[in-house]
Amino acid sequence: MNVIEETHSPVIVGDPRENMQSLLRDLRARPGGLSAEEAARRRVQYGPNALPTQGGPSWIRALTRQLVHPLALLLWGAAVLAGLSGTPTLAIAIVAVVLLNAALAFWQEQQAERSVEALAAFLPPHARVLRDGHVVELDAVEIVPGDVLLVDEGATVPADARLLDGAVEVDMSALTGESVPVIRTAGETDAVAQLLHVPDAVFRGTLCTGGTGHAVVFATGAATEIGRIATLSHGVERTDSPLERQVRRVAWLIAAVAVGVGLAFLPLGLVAGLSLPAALVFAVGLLVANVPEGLLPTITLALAVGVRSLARAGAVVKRLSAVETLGSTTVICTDKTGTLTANRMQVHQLWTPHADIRDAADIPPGDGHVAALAEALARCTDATLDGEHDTGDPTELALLRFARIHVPARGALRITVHRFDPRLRRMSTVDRGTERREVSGKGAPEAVLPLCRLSDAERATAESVVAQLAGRGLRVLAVAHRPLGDTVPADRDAVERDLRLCGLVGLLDPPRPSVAPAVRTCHRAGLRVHVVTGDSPLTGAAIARSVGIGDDDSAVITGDELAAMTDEQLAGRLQTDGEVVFARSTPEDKLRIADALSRGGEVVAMTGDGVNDAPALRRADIGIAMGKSGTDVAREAATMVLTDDDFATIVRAVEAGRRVYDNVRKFILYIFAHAVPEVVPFLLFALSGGAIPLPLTVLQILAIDLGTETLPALALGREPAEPGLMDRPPRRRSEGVVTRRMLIRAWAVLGPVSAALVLLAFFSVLWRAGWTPGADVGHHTYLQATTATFAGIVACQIGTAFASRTERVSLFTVGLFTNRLLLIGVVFEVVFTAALVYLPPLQAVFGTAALDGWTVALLCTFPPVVWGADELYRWLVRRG
Ligand SMILES: Nc1ncnc2c1ncn2[C@@H]1O[C@H](COP(=O)(O)OP(=O)(O)OP(=O)(O)O)[C@@H](O)[C@H]1O
Repeated sequence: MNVIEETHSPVIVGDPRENMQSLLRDLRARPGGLSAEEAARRRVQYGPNALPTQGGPSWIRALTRQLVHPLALLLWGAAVLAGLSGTPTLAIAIVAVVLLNAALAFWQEQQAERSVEALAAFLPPHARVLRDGHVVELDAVEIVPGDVLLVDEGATVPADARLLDGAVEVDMSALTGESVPVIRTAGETDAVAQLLHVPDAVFRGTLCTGGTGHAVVFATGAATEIGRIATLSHGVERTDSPLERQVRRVAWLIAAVAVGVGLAFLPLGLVAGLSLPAALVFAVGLLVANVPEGLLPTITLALAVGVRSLARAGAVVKRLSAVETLGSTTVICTDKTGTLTANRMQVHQLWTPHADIRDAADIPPGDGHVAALAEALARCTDATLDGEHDTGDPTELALLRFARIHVPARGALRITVHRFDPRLRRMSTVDRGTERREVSGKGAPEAVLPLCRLSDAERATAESVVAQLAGRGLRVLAVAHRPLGDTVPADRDAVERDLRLCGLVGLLDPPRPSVAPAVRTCHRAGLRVHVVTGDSPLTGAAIARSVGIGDDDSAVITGDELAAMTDEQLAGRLQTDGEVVFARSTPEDKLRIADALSRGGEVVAMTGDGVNDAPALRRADIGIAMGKSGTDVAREAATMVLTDDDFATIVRAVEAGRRVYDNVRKFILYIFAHAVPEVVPFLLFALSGGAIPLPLTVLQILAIDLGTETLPALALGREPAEPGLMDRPPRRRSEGVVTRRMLIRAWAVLGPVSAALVLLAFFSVLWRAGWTPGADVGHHTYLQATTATFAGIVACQIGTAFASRTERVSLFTVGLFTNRLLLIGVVFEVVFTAALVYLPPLQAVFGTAALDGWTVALLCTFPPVVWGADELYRWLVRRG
């Protein structure tokens, strides 16, 4: 929903409930619509048709939330403990940790919110209105009071309006909360009813689920009913994703371990000879160092960054959690037209009873056999050709363009229309011709041929032509007509009978060039692709095969066959049949297919564009609607909207989902790995009973936690995709974010190697000063030794950050310098550490001393050693 911050006081012109004539007079409107100049003038007067933003100092609340969430409270407790044990510096440092983390988390969440909010810009709501007598499609923000809207099945109503003609069924749930659709009919007024119940009124934000009509706008923007209650009910949902819930659990687990380690250190420290306050200080220090307070916001941000990059790639998701679900997708059920194909429908071949199949391009204008067919096509349509403003369904537009070549355009003489029904697969109109009334019909051959008067031989010929055309991947429509007497039957069946077949039309809609490579990627990535189409089995299969979905032996299941199957049979076929083309299927079939796949444990992405597709889109794990050709109803029900309608975008979204999930794992690994080199020195001190001096001070731990952890972790969230990402099978739904392999890497490879190196740095300083176990250490030597430990941990974490960049492959395959943010993070880390080590004021606070050249040279070897050890481990895993 478009939200613009401009202040115009809400105005309603006249009484919206008054009779139509008075309303039109008050609005200075005509059923033919406003002129462009008048609309521009009103746009200035009334302002944009946009809802007010929900203002308010919500950031104060958001920031406070960061300061009082459970992990922060734990740290506050630790600060109090530190204060009580007589170390105010530590208490202040912990408070600094809490504040800094809160600020960072706040910033990350704001970024996340903003990127989700910005998605609205990718899906500007459109509306069709009459301007200067023409139908124009414009951004809904441009609508002004007095405009005449076209309210159509599948669309969101963009402003409050009263129907001038027609009747529509609207889902008012956005406004009233009631999901039962209501009927609104032109000409029915009620001057005393509540505005919401006026029988010809439609309202902004509601969905038209059926029918069509024109309506005159009486309120826009903040003056609309929805504007007045200011519920942005179609806003983006912000619920915790399974990943976030999992990570929250992990964070708690680590926090519990941190508290445990802290508590365990108390007796150990005492045994080693520390005083109680000193032992308490260390226990608190360990706890603070290991509480992963930054983990959750970092993950939220990683998901949000994923959402943003998806939107740029043409896939707008409505929930952060969709990103991770996408990553585990196992099956894609796709439409054919517009998604696999380019939706550039064109009449390609043609058959009439008096001639063979011909290429449409070869038929000269004025060909006698084609005239009747073209006439029927020109009448039986909802599309309009109007230069730049062509409107209508691509199939109909293609048919109409063809018809125009062969018959001249005439004024509308329509009497009734039986609209295209995807279940009946046909449509018909009754028009007043030059001499008499006529029925014109068109639709799928199976739907139309039985309504035609044909001999058995004629029927057989027609059916064989249909098979030939469909086998070439063409969408085939039968076109028929019949003259009608003076009375026009109201009943559809009575109109659509005894037809004369004018001919068969084969429409070509070439596959998008991007689809075949995308299907190959799906196959490599272990994803199956089913096609669910309303088109015929032959056409559906021909198109599917041409892009590499299934092969000549693959199953094609028609709607009728599906109807005859039990749920178990369907599930069985889906398991055994590989990639299936579901042809002549209805939206209800989609729902059954989604259900059967879900029950089989698949994670299903399903596309849809019509009103009736909404239930299936809701049921699928990822419902995908088309941004260009889809209806608002489908977009509303979907989790993801494709701005370019392209199948390849779905595959890119799956890839992005996998990448984001991988990246989350990368920084969890990074954060897990740092605990070992921080804890081992303490254990050594305690276990040696104090014979080995304490290698690290509490403030130094905090400096690592604060100074070195955050930026590289953030940077890992932006890691580009690892090669081979789409060469492995989908992640199992049951697989947690923390895996055994990850723990092995953190605690058995990266952690221990780092711990050993860090101790090497510590002891090397001591030994070079002539220290032996149990002996006293000079003050300066001790400061230098602990500084070496501190800088050693930082150096090892640099190595860990680079190692964490890839999960399987060697870092060389992605390139050492391909994550710029990480390089910046590392530079920051090094500068920060150097400042602590070499700047006298900071030395005084953190108990550090300048390191000599020898130690610095030793530390420089740590990052490559840690990373090298992990490279070796990964190589062994790849080989094994
Ligand atoms: N406007 C129309 N008028 C009459 N018949 C139509 C019209 N559009 C489509 N048909 C017929 O109905 C069949 C089903 O069309 P529908 O639009 O429901 O298919 P779909 O599910 O959108 O197909 P796809 O999977 O290719 O997108 C078509 O194969 C065609 O024969």
